[in-house]
Amino acid sequence: MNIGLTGGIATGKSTVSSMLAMKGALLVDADIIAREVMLPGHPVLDEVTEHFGQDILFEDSTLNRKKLGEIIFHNPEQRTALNAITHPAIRQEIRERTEAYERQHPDRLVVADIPLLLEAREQYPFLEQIAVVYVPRELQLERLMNRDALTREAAEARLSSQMDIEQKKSLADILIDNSGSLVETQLQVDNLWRRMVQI
Ligand SMILES: CC(C)(COP(=O)(O)OP(=O)(O)OC[C@H]1O[C@@H](n2cnc3c(N)ncnc32)[C@H](O)[C@@H]1O)[C@@H](O)C(=O)NCCC(=O)NCCS
Ligand SMILES: Nc1ncnc2c1ncn2[C@@H]1O[C@H](COP(=O)(O)OP(=O)(O)OP(=O)(O)O)[C@@H](O)[C@H]1O
Repeated sequence: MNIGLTGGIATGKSTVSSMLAMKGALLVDADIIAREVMLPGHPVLDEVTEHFGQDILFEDSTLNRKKLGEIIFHNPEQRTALNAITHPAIRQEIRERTEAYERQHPDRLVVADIPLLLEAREQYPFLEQIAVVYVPRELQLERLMNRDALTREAAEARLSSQMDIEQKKSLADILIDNSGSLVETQLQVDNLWRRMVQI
């Protein structure tokens, strides 16, 4: 039993997945996997460096995330190139971890937190239902600017790199509105848990 959990950048996916984990869900986190494939020595990072040049690395061979982010959040072609290199490996790992958890724990809910899930839904046929964590765009921008200390321009660039949050909302099987207080979000998570796990 699984769900794919998505939303836009800073709409509250991590907040909601932590609440689900507290209830007993098993988590697969695409952002963590995305960081693993960018560690020194990983063939994905080698390929990324081949495409973008050694300038995106620090002297100790680790990735300068800020530098690569500045390139890809301002240039759709370079973003597509990065996605083409990184996404197949990330997706494969998400699938393997989700299926392994389901095999090992058939009675538990597995939650795969994937920011760009709806940008490529057809690549995730193994996910049974899609939950979208939603906040309106203006609140999304505000939370992103506050959390990451970004200028409005930098935050806008990140939002524009993803499918619009209203469109994601319209594609949801399960909608979690995170625009209210954390208590209100927790209540929705409690309801979702009851429906999914039928306790
Ligand atoms: C460009 C990178 C180095 C910037 O790193 P940084 O530490 O600034 O951001 P972080 O990794 O924490 O990502 C923050 C959020 O940005 C968004 N984001 C990241 N990559 C992309 C992308 N290619 N397209 C659109 N949005 C993206 C996601 O919502 C993600 O949750 C990094 O995001 C990266 O390696 N991206 C490529 C892999 C990827 O697509 N990851 C996200 C989905 S699994
Ligand atoms: N209901 C809420 N009320 C106020 N602040 C919130 C609420 N939910 C989340 N936040 C804050 O909004 C920010 C974004 O939340 P979170 O980090 O969970 O988003 P995310 O979708 O996981 O982000 P990313 O796409 O970058 O992984 C955080 O600073 C978090 O503390």
